[in-house]
Amino acid sequence: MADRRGLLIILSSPSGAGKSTLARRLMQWDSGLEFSISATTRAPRPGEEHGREYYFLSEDAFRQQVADGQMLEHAHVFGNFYGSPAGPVRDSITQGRDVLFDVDWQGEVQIRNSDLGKHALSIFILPPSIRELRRRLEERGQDSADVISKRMLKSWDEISHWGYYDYVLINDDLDATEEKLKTIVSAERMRRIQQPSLQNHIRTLQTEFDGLS
Ligand SMILES: Nc1nc2c(ncn2[C@@H]2O[C@H](COP(=O)(O)OP(=O)(O)O)[C@@H](O)[C@H]2O)c(=O)[nH]1
Ligand SMILES: Nc1ncnc2c1ncn2[C@@H]1O[C@H](COP(=O)(O)OP(=O)(O)O)[C@@H](O)[C@H]1O
Repeated sequence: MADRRGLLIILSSPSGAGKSTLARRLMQWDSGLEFSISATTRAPRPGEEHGREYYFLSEDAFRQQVADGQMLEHAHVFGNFYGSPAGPVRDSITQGRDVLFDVDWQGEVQIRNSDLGKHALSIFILPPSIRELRRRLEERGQDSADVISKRMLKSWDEISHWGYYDYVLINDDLDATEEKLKTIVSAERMRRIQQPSLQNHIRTLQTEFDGLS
């Protein structure tokens, strides 16, 4: 059996604060991390591939998967449906592999309230300012002015749920935020090493200690 069960590492932020960038960096840091590829009804952005960033589904196909109980969580965000397929997450966690999620606050709440909730580690990413948030969305250059306005209007709704998270980071300097994220993940992994393996070690230490006298 794996030394510990996998962690469900959940990143959320208002659109444009940098969670996809940070998620990519975490994946590069630890190739053992599994990224939970969400299903969505939104159209692919230039460069996005079905099965890599998202599974791009029609609304009918999405609803069918929800009805069949295939989603660990799902939500309606910015006029589209998004959801995390449950199967790969359950496989990973059983095998002791950590899974990384990029989901909104509704996804975080549903995962935390699911039967896998005790494995959740959630981190909220804040932008340094609202002005910088808009600058990043514009600089990313992947959404129309209309889509950017919609996301800016919804940013406070997302930010207002920061208190639901285990950790909150302000993504000002990207390298510094990445380091903090890695520190959180490393510490939480150590904290959750399964008790049986620790208890075996403590018993061994006790036997050795008793043998001292
Ligand atoms: N609940 C939930 N939210 C998701 C899921 N996948 C993505 N999201 C969220 O949907 C929002 C929009 O994502 P996206 O269209 O990729 O835009 P971006 O965040 O601006 O890159 C973000 O807040 C994502 O975190 C999912 O599977 N479930
Ligand atoms: N700390 C940062 N400083 C400056 N630009 C950043 C920082 N973090 C991310 N970005 C840039 O901001 C834009 C939005 O980041 P992205 O990761 O796509 O956000 P999200 O996934 O939260 O919508 C991208 O162009 C990204 O390169």
